[in-house]
Amino acid sequence: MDLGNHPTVESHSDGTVLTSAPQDTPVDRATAAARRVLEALLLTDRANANLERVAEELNGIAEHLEQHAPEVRERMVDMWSGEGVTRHDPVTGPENAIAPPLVLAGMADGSVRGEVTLTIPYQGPPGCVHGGVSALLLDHTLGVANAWAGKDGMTAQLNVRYHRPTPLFRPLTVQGRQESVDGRKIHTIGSITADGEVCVSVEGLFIDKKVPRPR
Ligand SMILES: CCCCC/C=C\C/C=C\C/C=C\C/C=C\CCCC(=O)SCCNC(=O)CCNC(=O)[C@H](O)C(C)(C)COP(=O)(O)OP(=O)(O)OC[C@H]1O[C@@H](n2cnc3c(N)ncnc32)[C@H](O)[C@@H]1OP(=O)(O)O
Repeated sequence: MDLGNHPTVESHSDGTVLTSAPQDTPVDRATAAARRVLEALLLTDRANANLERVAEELNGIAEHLEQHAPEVRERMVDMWSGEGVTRHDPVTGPENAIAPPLVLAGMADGSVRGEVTLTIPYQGPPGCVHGGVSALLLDHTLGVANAWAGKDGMTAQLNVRYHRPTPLFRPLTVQGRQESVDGRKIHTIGSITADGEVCVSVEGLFIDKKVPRPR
């Protein structure tokens, strides 16, 4: 991927936040409200909430947003215009309502790390995080760990081991670290822990390949 001038452990040896935390801007506030709606729709009483009215109002909001949407191609250029930090991705993106969002920091030891608490929209087994959601978070975290290490690529393989159920409603620590580089092959590992216990661990193989940014 073309990440622009993304910070690396070499350029920021004391560590730095790598992803964009939600800010007090209209778009971030609107996205946070959309996240709240996603959760409330899952939690609300099906019999007593006025879901007809909710559907009508939400469709009205979607129409307003669509009326103000430029060509997708133009938006894509805009989305990718920053210097290595995305605001739209489904893991860390403060502008993406399906992102928890996870905030990742690059650490001085070369790893990246973030804390997140997942709730009902991310449920798999009762009370537990969906395994695919864990894989999503870790795939992205490993990608960011590669960028932090200074050599990144596309995921070619992601081997996921689920050690124990990952709890909802509890702070989770998500970590990644580049282990080695062998030509174009990049080996990266990561984990999700809860209360100090590993719930999920991954080993990823990434291949150094540049996908150009939309222009
Ligand atoms: C959501 C994006 C956000 C971006 C954020 C940007 C900035 C934010 C800041 C930091 C974030 C940093 C990173 C972004 C974070 C996350 C990114 C998410 C990651 C993804 O979501 S990414 C999408 C899923 N991913 C794909 O969509 C890949 C589809 N696929 C391909 O595009 C090709 O398949 C490719 C490129 C994998 C290889 O193709 P290729 O033609 O370049 O390579 P080639 O075949 O020449 O192989 C060269 C050598 O690798 C070996 N090799 C190849 N593939 C292998 C495999 N699978 N298993 C074992 N070995 C393999 C060969 O055996 C050979 O080995 P040898 O040299 O020894 O013979």
